[in-house]
Amino acid sequence: MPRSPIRAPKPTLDLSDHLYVFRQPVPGELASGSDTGSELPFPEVPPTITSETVFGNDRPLEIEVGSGKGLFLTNESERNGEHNFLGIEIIHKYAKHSAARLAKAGRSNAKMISGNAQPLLADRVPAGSLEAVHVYFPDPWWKKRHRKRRVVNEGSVQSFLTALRSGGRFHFWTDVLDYFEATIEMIAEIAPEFGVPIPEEKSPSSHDLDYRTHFERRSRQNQIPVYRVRYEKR
Ligand SMILES: C[S@@+](CC[C@H](N)C(=O)[O-])C[C@H]1O[C@@H](n2cnc3c(N)ncnc32)[C@H](O)[C@@H]1O
Repeated sequence: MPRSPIRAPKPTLDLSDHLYVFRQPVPGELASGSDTGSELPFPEVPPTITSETVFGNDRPLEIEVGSGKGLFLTNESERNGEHNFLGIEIIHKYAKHSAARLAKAGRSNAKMISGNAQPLLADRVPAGSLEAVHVYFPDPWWKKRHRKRRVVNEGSVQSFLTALRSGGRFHFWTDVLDYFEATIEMIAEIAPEFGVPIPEEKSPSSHDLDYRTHFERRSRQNQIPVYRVRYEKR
């Protein structure tokens, strides 16, 4: 199913408090739309990513990998004002769209990074520092030879595990059964510290944007089954 087009935010909207860029070359196919062109005013990602360096306080930090249009961050940062939320999105126009959503909603506890989440989580997030990692509806990369591009893979699972505090959560939802089963199997094998997957329930939705993410909304509205789990680091 193709993604619906998104509107670019008004150039007058100030995103400088809500958008960082991570200037690192990304693989060709993922990079479409990631050119930041002449938009140099956005700050660079700090060398170390913590609540202190990004938000200037010490509240628990939750990171979402692949935020798309930013529905999760917008809703969750309102529901849980005591935590900080940082979204990382590799396609620049989506990162900007999500940052615009957060700026318009006046969120001070949620920001975006435009860039590749994998090196950021592996290299810039201190061990044992995160409250949660969220990955919702990652790109499936159906072809076998492309599977190594999946954002939930052996390397990223190790990074999530290292970055999470003890008791910290990793949420993984997808509508691709093969991705779901392969991930559950892989985690059991390489990351026993995550224990067993804990099933998560869908929430009743009371209005059109009352879903965990846009892709959850799309799947539910099209009666496509969704597989939802959470892990808690031991
Ligand atoms: C299928 S979309 C799902 C978006 C959103 N999570 C949702 O559920 O509506 C997957 C998103 O992950 C992003 N993505 C893929 N690889 C990424 C990476 N290495 N770092 C950050 N974002 C990535 C894609 O650009 C895309 O926006």
